[in-house]
Amino acid sequence: MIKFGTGGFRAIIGEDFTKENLELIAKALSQMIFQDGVSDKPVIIGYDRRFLSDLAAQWISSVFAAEGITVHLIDFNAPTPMIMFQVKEEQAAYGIAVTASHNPAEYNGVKVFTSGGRDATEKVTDRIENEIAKINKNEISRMDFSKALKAGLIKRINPQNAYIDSILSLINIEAIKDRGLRILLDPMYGVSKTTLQTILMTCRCDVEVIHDRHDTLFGGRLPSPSSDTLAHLSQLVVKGGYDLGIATDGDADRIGLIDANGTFIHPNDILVLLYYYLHEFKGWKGGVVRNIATTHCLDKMAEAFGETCYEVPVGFKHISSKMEETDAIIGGESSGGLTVKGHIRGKDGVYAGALLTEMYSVIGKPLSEILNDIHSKYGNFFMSEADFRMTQERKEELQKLLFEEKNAPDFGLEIEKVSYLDGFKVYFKNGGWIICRFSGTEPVLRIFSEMSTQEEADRINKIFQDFLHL
Ligand SMILES: O=P(O)(O)OC[C@H]1O[C@H](O)[C@H](O)[C@@H](O)[C@@H]1O
Repeated sequence: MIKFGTGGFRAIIGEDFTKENLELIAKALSQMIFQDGVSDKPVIIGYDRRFLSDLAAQWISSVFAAEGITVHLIDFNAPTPMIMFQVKEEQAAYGIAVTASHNPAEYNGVKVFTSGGRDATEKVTDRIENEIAKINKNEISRMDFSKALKAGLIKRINPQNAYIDSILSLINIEAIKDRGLRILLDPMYGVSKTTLQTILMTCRCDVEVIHDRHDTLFGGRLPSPSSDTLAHLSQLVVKGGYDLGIATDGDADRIGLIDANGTFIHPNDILVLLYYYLHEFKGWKGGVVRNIATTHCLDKMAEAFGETCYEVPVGFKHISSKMEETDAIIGGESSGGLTVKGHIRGKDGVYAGALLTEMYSVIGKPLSEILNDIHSKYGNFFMSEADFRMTQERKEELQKLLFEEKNAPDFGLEIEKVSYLDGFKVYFKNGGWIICRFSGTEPVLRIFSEMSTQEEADRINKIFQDFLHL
């Protein structure tokens, strides 16, 4: 079955990630391209380092070519944000990345991008699903890949330099050059090495790289930056006396950060740091967009700056839409994705890594000290995060309990409001909150809570877990 979730279509290789399903997606998108009257524009296609990604990009390209639609293929493993960048550059109507982002190694998938270089909205992915339902798979034609190359219907392109230069043009290179930083980069066996290393070296940083060989099993770990998966990076940063450790997830749209003392800087804090830096140091004016499961410290900061913090459901497509609508200067999620005004509308771990390096160089203090300054001004926010893997039957049971019968635990705190925008979220009068929602990318239930102390955040989280017998 082809179902687009929070971040594209993801499936287990051989189960639903099959040649047949990829061809269906390509055919559906071709139909939409003709319906929209944009068949004169190329479709941008790229892929990551996962098992079968390169081949899958060829299968998809062959279907477009058979329809007479030109494909511009980035024929080497590329960061997802580079593919989005190219969609923006060529004013293409659609782009595709073959990737399952940070999912386990047995997954692969497809992300679809639309004009301006952003994740397709639900409206677009619903439309793809509807088109798929109308297709007779026996009628899908494909053009031989090498013939399509010769015919010019598939053209290999290399936007790497343009992408790198575009990021460099947005960064204060001189400020970084002065600091002579030593940075340890961890692409998590993914795709950021060439771009991020080149950018940082252009800024005269001394860059060493770990976990950069092609390993479709991602070294046996999830290619998703977290304090667990970055434990090795953290140890090496301390041991080697580096200024920063920077990681990106499997397709380099998410960022992970390690301070010089080995501390894992949570994505919530990365957003807080960058909003503070952009607003207070670079003098940018404007609001911030966060998803429903991201720190409310951003709300407090925005309020103090005389700006607005906007809340959207989980999924970067919602962040992009809200940023377009409000002209906010930064948008991001507690899962590690962010983007900044003036760049692509999708999340970009490579750009985020470069901007954080600039921030660190300009402010000139250890990240934990900057965070202490921020928290002493805007208050303390501690998050407790719990994920629970579950079967489809259990999920349906809990969905019924939470969203149909609308049952909820008693937290013993005064409630300001509740929301069913994405899952079930309770906002407490004391400024804390808790959300319980099903992931749109993995078979898990997520419970996130945020309070002014870690103990309180954990306690509230535990109440919800006990209520659901988890
Ligand atoms: O919590 P989930 O639904 O699994 O989503 C977690 C993350 O998955 C993907 O990376 C999406 O692109 C993000 O926008 C989302 O925050």
